[in-house]
Amino acid sequence: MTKPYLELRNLSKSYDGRSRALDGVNLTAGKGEFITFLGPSGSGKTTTLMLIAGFEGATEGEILVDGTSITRVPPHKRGIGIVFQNYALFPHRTALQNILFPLQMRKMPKAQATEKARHMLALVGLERFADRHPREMSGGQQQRVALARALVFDPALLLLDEPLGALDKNLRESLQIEIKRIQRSLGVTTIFVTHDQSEAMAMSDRIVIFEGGRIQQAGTPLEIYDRPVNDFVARFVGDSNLLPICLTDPAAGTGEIAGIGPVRIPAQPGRRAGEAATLLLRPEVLGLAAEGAPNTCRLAVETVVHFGDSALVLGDVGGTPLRARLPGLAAQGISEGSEVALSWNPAAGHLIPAA
Ligand SMILES: Nc1ncnc2c1ncn2[C@@H]1O[C@H](COP(=O)(O)OP(=O)(O)OP(=O)(O)O)[C@@H](O)[C@H]1O
Repeated sequence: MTKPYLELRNLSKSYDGRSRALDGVNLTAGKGEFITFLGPSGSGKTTTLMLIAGFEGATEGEILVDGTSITRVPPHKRGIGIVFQNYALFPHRTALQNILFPLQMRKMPKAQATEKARHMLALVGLERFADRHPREMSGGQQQRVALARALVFDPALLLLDEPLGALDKNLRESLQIEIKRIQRSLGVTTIFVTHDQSEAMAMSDRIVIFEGGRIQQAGTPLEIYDRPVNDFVARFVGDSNLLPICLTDPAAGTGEIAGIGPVRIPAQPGRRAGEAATLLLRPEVLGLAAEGAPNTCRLAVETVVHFGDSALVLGDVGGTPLRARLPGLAAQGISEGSEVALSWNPAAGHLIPAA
């Protein structure tokens, strides 16, 4: 990664002086990066955002932007643009006046401010809505105005806290693309908080997974999906089969799974024979077994759920529950109560060390 632009150093927060809502968070973001905080409710995502914004003080640790500590700088002097889930526009100001507000606070000359605000309005696709009040606009339009207002003063950082949470699915998806386009074109370093993993996968350069006030993993969407560092991340992002495995010859890439038998896995040169671990198999890496394929098992099918383009086949292999996502056509002939042979490519299994 390039030189860090945003740095969180050992950041902790306790609201009550006893328990820690945030516990030793370290993170760096490069200039222009789009980073998403993803995690269950109460895991510390918003707390981290509030500390960066300066609305809450850190109990311990430092926050740096471009090499300078902002930990003790008041929020209005941090130069950070923020968009929350509830639009928080000024109801008695028009769209243009809302966007002008941060520039008026900064005492920018009127003509220059108006030109800048109009430019932002165009960037979010609302030129024709300049004179509308928030109540005369849809939720999606209001969020565009909020985004324009957060960006108009060229902020050092853009913080987005579930900005699409209140919108319906279609609007959400089109705004995801829109926000990403605007963020890229301005090159503004962005932190985005969401509960929605597909949103995180679609938008982020990197995803940071929070749990219990700590960062469990930070990585690109594919790293997080393909190579989760622990069971929590594997379960939280995407659908998963997590199978207990005993390594027989780690360097050669062999192991044994109860109910399935000997299997091949990616070579694990650093591990010992006899070591216990967990093998992650995403449901879509399982397919109908070809004759003589390695890593074959017989699934006693309990349930088949058809989605059209694909189907989820749920069942049991020698007492171990297993779920496979098969292409719709391949799943057509599979009936509940039957047995089906499945296999997976050894390279598609990902080994997670036992906790
Ligand atoms: N103002 C506050 N006073 C006391 N405790 C708080 C406050 N804000 C958050 N907490 C606690 O801190 C922990 C982390 O909360 P936080 O809001 O950061 O989580 P989150 O991951 O953003 O959750 P959500 O997705 O529900 O917004 C929780 O246990 C929460 O109850």
